[in-house]
Amino acid sequence: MVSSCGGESPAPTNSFLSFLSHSWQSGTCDSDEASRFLRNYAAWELNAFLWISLIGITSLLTQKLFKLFNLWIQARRIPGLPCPSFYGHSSLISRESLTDLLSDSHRRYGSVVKLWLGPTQLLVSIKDPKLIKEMLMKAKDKLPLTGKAFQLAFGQSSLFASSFDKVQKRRDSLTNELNGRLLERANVMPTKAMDCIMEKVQQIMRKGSVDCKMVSQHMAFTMLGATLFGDAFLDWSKAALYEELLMLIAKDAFFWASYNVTPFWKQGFWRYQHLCTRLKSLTQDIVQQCRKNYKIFCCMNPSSNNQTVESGMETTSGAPSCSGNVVQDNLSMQGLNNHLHAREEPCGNIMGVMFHGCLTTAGLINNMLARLATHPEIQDKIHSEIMSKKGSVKGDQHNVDTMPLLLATVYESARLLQAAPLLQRCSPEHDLRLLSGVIIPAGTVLVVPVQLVQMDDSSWGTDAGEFNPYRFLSKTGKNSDSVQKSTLFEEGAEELLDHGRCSFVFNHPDNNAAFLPFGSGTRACIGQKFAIQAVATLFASLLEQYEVKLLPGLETPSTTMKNSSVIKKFPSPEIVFVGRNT
Ligand code: HEM
Repeated sequence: MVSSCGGESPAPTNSFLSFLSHSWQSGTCDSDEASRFLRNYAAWELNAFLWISLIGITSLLTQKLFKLFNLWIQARRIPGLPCPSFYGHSSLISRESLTDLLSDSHRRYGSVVKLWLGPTQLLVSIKDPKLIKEMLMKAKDKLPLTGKAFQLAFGQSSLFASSFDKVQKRRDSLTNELNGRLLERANVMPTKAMDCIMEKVQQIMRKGSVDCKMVSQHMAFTMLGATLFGDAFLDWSKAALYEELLMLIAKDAFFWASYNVTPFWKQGFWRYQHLCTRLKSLTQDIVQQCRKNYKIFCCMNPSSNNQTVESGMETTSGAPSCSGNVVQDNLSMQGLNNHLHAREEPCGNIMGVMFHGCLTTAGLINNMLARLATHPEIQDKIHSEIMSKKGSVKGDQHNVDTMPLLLATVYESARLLQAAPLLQRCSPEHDLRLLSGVIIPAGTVLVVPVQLVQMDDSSWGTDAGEFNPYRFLSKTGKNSDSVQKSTLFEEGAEELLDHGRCSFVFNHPDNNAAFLPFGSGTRACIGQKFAIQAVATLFASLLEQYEVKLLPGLETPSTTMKNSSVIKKFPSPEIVFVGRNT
């Protein structure tokens, strides 16, 4: 082919490089031909790009369509309410009614039921304890909403992300720290934190009464703050502000996370972000104080020796480490603090643990205070137990492991918590096959209606809705070596105990698949042991000195909380503390 400038046309490879080299070799380059070539070249590149995009998008859509068909086909085998419309049950579901809707659905269709939230969104609820246990072991990822709420409020966190891969490492190390060194140390709860709480109770006594929820929140905050940051937290002038900010953030965290697109255009969102930023700078402040305190403490402690500090914390170079119980406590706190204060997410984990730990522990303390105030007979028996085991101490605190009725009361209060109505998981990529033959298709939202499971007669007996700590106890006759299997409440245990004819054995609910206040499986709560021990220790000290009563004249809240198998809101009563020696 001859070109207009007398030379041969560019090589048919259409390659830009070969064109350039051809032009350079011939030394003649007509500007028309060059621009035509460039136009052709651009058109060719564009076509190639469009084809590749088209193929990519088509294969992506085909995959999605395939998944959707798989979802629709597999879902047909799962029983559940028929869909009222193409858009599913969404319009029927409000926050309050979801558990009622699931309760009704489980009654009619069995232990695994489906609900269509929309044409492409399937929710499957599981109520059978064995299936729940299996599902919670196999499905390792959580729904993105929780992770998003934590990320929006506190930044990156490797503890509360939805993907298991992201949290696994930090989960394991923190679990070791909490369940190992923290629980083995002399005092489960820092002694000074306990003193602060008792001081607060004295103040309340002088004032008269207090809202149960408020005082529980303060107790949980003091306990957890002192555990994470050490005694520096208790002297910190900004602690009250920190508590207030944490509670303000708690009110809105899930609301802002529920937007599919973060609502940058809303003023309320920026106000919320401002609160989060203030919380972060306060967290940095207390972390600094805590480190400074540690350094000063180590340098000042006369009983220190020259061992190297093991926990990997920042110490002044060559600073002597310390010995003794107090120091052991301090080391644990520093270790914990360092675990949470990782370089890649400087405050996200600390704030996340403070947030989750305070809210949940406060819920447990609140529930236990309210239940004891309405069950003075159980309170009296716990008091007798505490007094009879007074010699059994751990550090300078009560050894709650020797107090089965107290432990049983903490577990029973946890069982009747209203805080976590649903556990949630998802399996985005793979179908989940359960041993019973049920196949849950990929992309389904999996939920466990915790309240329904914990109020189920078949797991807990006919008094499942009642507050009965004795369900976690079984008896050992005084002359009997073996533990008798029958549970105390089945045999009028309270009478047996009153007459001192037998002693208690606490049956740990760990093996009970229907006990779910801390979740279960691969993503279960890692703070369970610590929370139970700390709350039990707190109540051992509290009930030794005080009686918890409802404010005189206040109507006793109904003890029966069962209504269509759902725990109805247990009101937060006004309570008083009455000194035992007055
Ligand atoms: C009474 C107190 C507490 C209750 C009732 C509670 C309850 C829960 C529940 C229900 C979950 C979700 C479990 C699941 O989905 O299977 C959870 C997760 C978690 N809890 Fe707690 N919790 C408490 C205290 C604490 C404390 C004190 C800490 C830490 C010091 C803690 C750390 C965590 C962490 C890190 C997770 C996330 C685990 C994950 O997503 O892999 N919790 N907790």
